[in-house]
Amino acid sequence: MAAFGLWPSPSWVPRVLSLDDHVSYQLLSWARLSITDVQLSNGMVVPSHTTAMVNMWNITHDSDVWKNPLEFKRERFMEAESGANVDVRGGDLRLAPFGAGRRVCPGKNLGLVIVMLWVAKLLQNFEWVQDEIHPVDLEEVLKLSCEMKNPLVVMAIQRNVPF
Ligand code: HEM
Repeated sequence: MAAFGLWPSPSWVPRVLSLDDHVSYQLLSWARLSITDVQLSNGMVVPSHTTAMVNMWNITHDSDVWKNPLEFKRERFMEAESGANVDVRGGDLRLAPFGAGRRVCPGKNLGLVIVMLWVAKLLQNFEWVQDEIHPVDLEEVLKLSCEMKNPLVVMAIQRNVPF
């Protein structure tokens, strides 16, 4: 299956998960079903009819790929700050929020512009002030997706511009 061949590091090679693997702590992202036996470069064979899931959490927290992966650091994506130039549309498996390959999300461009528009509108129309009692806490918890462990509490003060 093509998706296996694309994974660049042996530590990401899929394996059979057991209950001891604490799967709930790992974000298993998009899935693929092998339609034939697939021989991996490390000698493992993925049998036909295996559902394999990409462990996107592991990839995005791999220190071989990302410098200080546990740090919240927006500059890591800015070329001007010597950050990585990542194609999030599926062309770069270091970060593939929309999946990759022939089943990549067909709504990815719509998703990207809508999220950018929402964020821009929220910043344009409100000043965001953190709550002194509940300061911003970037600790994460993995549920269906990666969520804030402690929900964000902020004051949104309307700016003097039409929404
Ligand atoms: C930020 C927004 C979005 C994210 C993060 C996202 C993420 C994803 C991911 C990870 C997949 C699985 C891809 C794969 O298996 O390789 C997917 C599939 C899909 N997405 Fe999205 N998506 C988003 C927005 C949208 C929008 C706006 C639409 C439609 C208007 C959409 C429609 C679909 C469809 C139909 C599939 C299934 C594609 C297939 O299996 O062939 N998505 N999406």
